Amino acid sequence: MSYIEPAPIKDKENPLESMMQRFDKAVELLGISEEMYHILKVPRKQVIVGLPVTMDSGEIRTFEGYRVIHSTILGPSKGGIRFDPEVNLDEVRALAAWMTWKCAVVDIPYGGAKGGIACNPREMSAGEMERLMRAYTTSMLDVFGPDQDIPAPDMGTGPREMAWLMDEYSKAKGMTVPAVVTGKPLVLGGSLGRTEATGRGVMVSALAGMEKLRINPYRATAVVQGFGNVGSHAALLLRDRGVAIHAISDISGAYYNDKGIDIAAAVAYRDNNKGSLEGFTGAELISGDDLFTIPVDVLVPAAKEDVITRRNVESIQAKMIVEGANGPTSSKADDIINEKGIMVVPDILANAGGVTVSYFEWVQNRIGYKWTLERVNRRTDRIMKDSFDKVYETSVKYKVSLRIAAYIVAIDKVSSTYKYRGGF
Ligand SMILES: NC(=O)C1=CN([C@@H]2O[C@H](COP(=O)(O)OP(=O)(O)OC[C@H]3O[C@@H](n4cnc5c(N)ncnc54)[C@H](O)[C@@H]3O)[C@@H](O)[C@H]2O)C=CC1
Ligand SMILES: O=C(O)CCC(=O)C(=O)O
Repeated sequence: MSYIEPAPIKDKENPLESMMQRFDKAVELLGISEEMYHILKVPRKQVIVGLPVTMDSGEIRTFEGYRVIHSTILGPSKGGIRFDPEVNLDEVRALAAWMTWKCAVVDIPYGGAKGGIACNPREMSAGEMERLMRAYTTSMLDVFGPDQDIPAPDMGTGPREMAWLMDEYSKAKGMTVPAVVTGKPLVLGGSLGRTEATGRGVMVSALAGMEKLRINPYRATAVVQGFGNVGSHAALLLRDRGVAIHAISDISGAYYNDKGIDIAAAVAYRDNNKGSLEGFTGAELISGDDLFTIPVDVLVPAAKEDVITRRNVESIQAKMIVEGANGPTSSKADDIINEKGIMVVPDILANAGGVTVSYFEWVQNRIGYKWTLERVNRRTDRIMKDSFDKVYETSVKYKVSLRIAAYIVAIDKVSSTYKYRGGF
């Protein structure tokens, strides 16, 4: 028997602190009461479970899993499940709060949650992943529910894992419950457009930002860090709008081509290479750190949190950062970015396309009707563009960055909902 210790919280800029610093700034500008401050700060529920799983070798390993429900004031809580070796409670708490703010920014009727398991999916077989996901679901039967808490994919998970979750939950409840989870395969009630939705929202946000900076997409250049679900779809969709992608990266390294990378070829290569870009020949291999220093119009961090920090922020030469990942910029880098005049479209706005289409998936499951891709995309684009405009107007009104403006929009919505509901 062995026990997989969750990763210690490293001596790095903690995502929970980064989230709280932006929250505090926005709260100060909005002027909410101290009571409301604490209501919004403290998560509603935090669940930690031990998950013993039989590995293919016959060994039983115990993993630690988390689900944090930050808020349910706007509706059932919503948020993905992350499989990654670095998952820990502080990270999940930050990610859960970001979900609350994100759903409020795009005005969908959900609260925020997030889940995670400290494990390394790159070293696990499909069978081991399945047993782990089923064990996690069983432990969360009282937490999950279509009117309660609705998970979805995040780093290291996708439609396959969501199918196992739906099946395990449905078996336990004695009926098929598609609306308990989103990001499912299409045949199980998944929505058209969900797989590419987060990347699509990144593309819409990038174009809206470029318009403000008067950058012509057909002459624009970009680099994308992370070539999983979010990064690869953002790259494909930006390329479709005329943007030349000069570099991409994943955990294997970064790949640079100043003539523009053939993104479709990179996706095909990755899909035939166990999900990795390792050995991709359509570009020069550079270090992951060098990707941030390339002079381009748009930098899209789409891998994980705290990749733009005080350590590397000075060397960034992009005119705009569009945050596909959650929390890619530490709060300590914010001031330098603002001084450098770089526009940042923040995570809680830029990557909200995913949860928006998750909401559409849940709506379709509940009404028992499937929307066309055209309808899903049209509504997503509208919500993303309207949300960008609202955040932009708020940033002008309060004379703050788009990030602080997005927090102001979100906190204002959640706190006024509390005031109307009352009952403390
Ligand atoms: N999947 C979704 O719908 C949503 C995801 N997000 C966020 O977007 C980010 C990425 O999520 P997904 O694309 O779903 O994950 P994924 O697991 O599909 O892809 C992650 C990618 O990042 C790469 N990566 C990991 N560490 C890296 C490093 N140090 N340097 C360069 N690349 C690295 C991986 O190799 C992989 O290509 C996460 O922060 C997630 O929370 C946000 C909103 C929705
Ligand atoms: O699609 C969802 O419900 C949530 C996606 C997610 O985890 C995120 O936006 O960070």
